[in-house]
Amino acid sequence: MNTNLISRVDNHFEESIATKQKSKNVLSADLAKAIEQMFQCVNSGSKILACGNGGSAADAQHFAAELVGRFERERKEFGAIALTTDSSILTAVGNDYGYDEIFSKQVSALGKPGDILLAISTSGNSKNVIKAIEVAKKRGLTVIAMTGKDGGTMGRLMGPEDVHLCVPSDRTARIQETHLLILHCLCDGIDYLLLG
Ligand SMILES: O=C(CO)[C@@H](O)[C@H](O)[C@H](O)[C@H](O)COP(=O)(O)O
Ligand SMILES: [Zn+2]
Repeated sequence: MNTNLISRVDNHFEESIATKQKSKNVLSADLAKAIEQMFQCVNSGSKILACGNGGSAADAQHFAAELVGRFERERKEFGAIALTTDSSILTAVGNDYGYDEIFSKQVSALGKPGDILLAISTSGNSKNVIKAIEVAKKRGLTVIAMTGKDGGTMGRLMGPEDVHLCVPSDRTARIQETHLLILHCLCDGIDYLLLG
């Protein structure tokens, strides 16, 4: 048995549990606000656009799948689009305008007042996500931002109508793990407001 490996694994579990405990203490109230905003948005026929890079791109897709399909209970379909999935759009916009515009162009094309942009970045500093937020604000979308560390530039762009869920950790993996928990809280809260 490799005890070094076992102790590394144990450390990951312990750190992850501690990050989630800390997050519960600081994020619950803002999460409830985000749930209410998202429910109001999708239940009135508007939609959520979600974006992020790498692991956060996977999170954006995971969340959209649970809104369009289902989370734990049967319910009507809700509108959500991950802006990370259309390889033709991503390569055309990336090639012609630059990688920083791959999400903002889609927000310009698809975003309408009443929609929500779910912007996911562990550092809060990914330029393409920041540009998406800037365009979303110009077009009258509300922004729900999921970040970590010090919230980065994204944190500084948030207005009073927006919700900033900043995971209290400096480690990308821990932030991502907590982001997934946050996404499931959002799905559960939306289902609860609809179904009780
Ligand atoms: O999943 C991981 C690391 O755990 C990576 O794929 C990570 O998401 C990528 O490096 C991203 O580009 C990081 O961007 P961000 O979270 O700072 O916006
Ligand atoms: Zn990862």
